[in-house]
Amino acid sequence: MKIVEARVIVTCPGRNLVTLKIVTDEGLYGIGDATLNGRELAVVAYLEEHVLPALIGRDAHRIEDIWQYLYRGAYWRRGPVTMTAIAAVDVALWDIKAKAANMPLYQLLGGKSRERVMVYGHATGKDIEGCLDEVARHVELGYKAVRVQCGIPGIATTYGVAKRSGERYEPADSDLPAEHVWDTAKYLNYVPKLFAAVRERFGDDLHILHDVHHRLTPIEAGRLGKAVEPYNLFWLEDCTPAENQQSFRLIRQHTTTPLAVGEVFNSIHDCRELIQEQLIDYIRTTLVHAGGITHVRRIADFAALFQVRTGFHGATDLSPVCMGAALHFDTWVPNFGIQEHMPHEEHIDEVFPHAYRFEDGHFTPGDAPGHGVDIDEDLARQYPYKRASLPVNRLEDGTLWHW
Ligand SMILES: O=C(O)C(=O)C[C@H](O)[C@H](O)CO
Ligand SMILES: [Mg+2]
Repeated sequence: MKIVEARVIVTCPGRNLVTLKIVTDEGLYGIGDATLNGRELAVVAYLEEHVLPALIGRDAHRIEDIWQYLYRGAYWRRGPVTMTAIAAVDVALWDIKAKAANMPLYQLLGGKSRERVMVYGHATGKDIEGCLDEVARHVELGYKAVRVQCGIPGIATTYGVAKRSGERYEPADSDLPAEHVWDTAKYLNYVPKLFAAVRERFGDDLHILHDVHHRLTPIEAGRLGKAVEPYNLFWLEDCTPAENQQSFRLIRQHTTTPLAVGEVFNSIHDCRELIQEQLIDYIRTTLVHAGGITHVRRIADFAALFQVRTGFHGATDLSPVCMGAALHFDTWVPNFGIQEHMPHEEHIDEVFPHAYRFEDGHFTPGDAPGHGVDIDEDLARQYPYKRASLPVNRLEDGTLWHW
């Protein structure tokens, strides 16, 4: 089955999303997500100039060989742009293979390890009260797990908190990066009160998650993890930047709060020590940014050896194509932990009709052949690309900080 055409579709039905479509001489096609938030056109250029011309004429069934060709053959290995481009090709080819077999993708991966996939939703509020109302709304919708984030008194802006209650927050919310302000001391003094309030109102059964967005030093992360142990978090995410994987040893020495890391990783080498030394509990690296199913399967299998479970990234900047493929992966992967879920806007769902369904705090991927997500190209064309950037973060004295 030969690849006869490969094209990139950029659309902005509320936010920028990049999709790769690969067409074969048998009329089957597959699609893959190629969205790298705030750097979308870098991946488009990489695909159009360096990858797609080399795909034409290749056998669409040779997924592994094509993966190795794109990874080893580039000479310049790894990095988010390269690995997102490879992921788009890989997921589109798995979609084609599963369609050719007339099977839902999870069957090709090895079949179901579970009936449904638990997801966590996002509750955000300007303050603790506002956040609690949003947790209540999520519980009513059926969520069994909720990520909680709230504004911090004395800090004017907090990333990851919606502008109005009941709305989603948008990670890339301005043309050029907005400037946020950060104060670690204020955050550390306040945020444990949020978890105390959630436990007090919702009891012990609700799974609570929290994202620190890389803002603490390792010893501060240890302090936070220890302080929140009474509230039994499902996980504390990205508590410190993870380029230095060894820094997590220090955090582990101080707390038993489970740790999740990896949404910005793009390779097994980014998380090898974290996993091998059991410095984390959940690996968040997902299909679109880490070379697709072929590579993330290696990460998940490696993680399984050390009892590290998956907890894939699933913010709205990962398109429904990634969500659909991830849900098939989650249905199969033996060491599944949880899946992030931020609902896409209605216009996005219209552009990407999909087979996956939400019920009672869980998703099922559906039984359509392939990953079950399609793209309406005519509709996609009605929403042209619009530059949008993620914010930057500064301390009150102006120092540029992590986020
Ligand atoms: O969903 C999360 O956990 C995030 O941290 C969201 C990220 O900031 C967002 O996807 C960046 O593009
Ligand atoms: Mg995160």
